[in-house]
Amino acid sequence: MRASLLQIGPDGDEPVDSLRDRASSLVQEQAGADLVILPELWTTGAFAFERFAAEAEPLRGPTYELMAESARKTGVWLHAGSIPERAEDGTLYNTSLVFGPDGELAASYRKMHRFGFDRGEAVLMGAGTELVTVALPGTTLGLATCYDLRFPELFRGLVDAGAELLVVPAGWPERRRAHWTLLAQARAVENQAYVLAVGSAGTHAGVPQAGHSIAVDPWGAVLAEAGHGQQVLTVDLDPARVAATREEFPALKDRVLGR
Ligand SMILES: NC(=O)CCC(=O)C(=O)O
Repeated sequence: MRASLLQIGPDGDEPVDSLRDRASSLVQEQAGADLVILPELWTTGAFAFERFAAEAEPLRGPTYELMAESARKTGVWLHAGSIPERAEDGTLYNTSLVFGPDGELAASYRKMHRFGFDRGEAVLMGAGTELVTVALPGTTLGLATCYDLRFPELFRGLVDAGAELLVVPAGWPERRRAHWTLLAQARAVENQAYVLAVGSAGTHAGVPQAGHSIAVDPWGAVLAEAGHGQQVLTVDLDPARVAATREEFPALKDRVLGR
């Protein structure tokens, strides 16, 4: 299974339409991949709080439409990163969209853990409440977003729901890059699952982004890691390695709590 991690981000004051076109072109360059993944809040930047309300869109808004078409034209599973979603009651959510190769929406996930403590996303957006997995041919994705990476119980819940490939679009800052890499590996090791964590490029609202998208195998080995700028990270995965790792080293069966 081939995955392409598209590490992009807003470039200065780049208009959203231009960003969407850039993302769509990059997706369409990935023909031949099975799964393509974009970062968190790539139409605004994860730290551009003042843009969330201005750029918020309904679930089936312009980003949805273009990404659905991009998935269909390219014939790939597309995790289109997340958008600032405005729900019907006016609440904003940080919502990930996953499309099948037919362009149909396969799943959406509203980020559960909002970042910022008493400011930013934590006060501007609502919290998701649902664990979301997506069945692909040969594997099951578990969805999480950025700050969620710090909450192992979410990932264990996804694994209990059948996830074997944990996908984490993010807008993680450079300042805490060491945590990003460490946590991506930790989530892979403890869950004996693949982790594909896709960071953003650039500087958003004055916050330099870590980039460093990373693919980790179920043993915790780093298969590929990006640098800082816009980059496509392509990686080949063997979904059968998840079951093989869990069989060879059956630590998940030794759980005492939570089963
Ligand atoms: N967008 C985010 O969720 C940022 C998370 C972050 O900066 C951190 O966990 O550190």
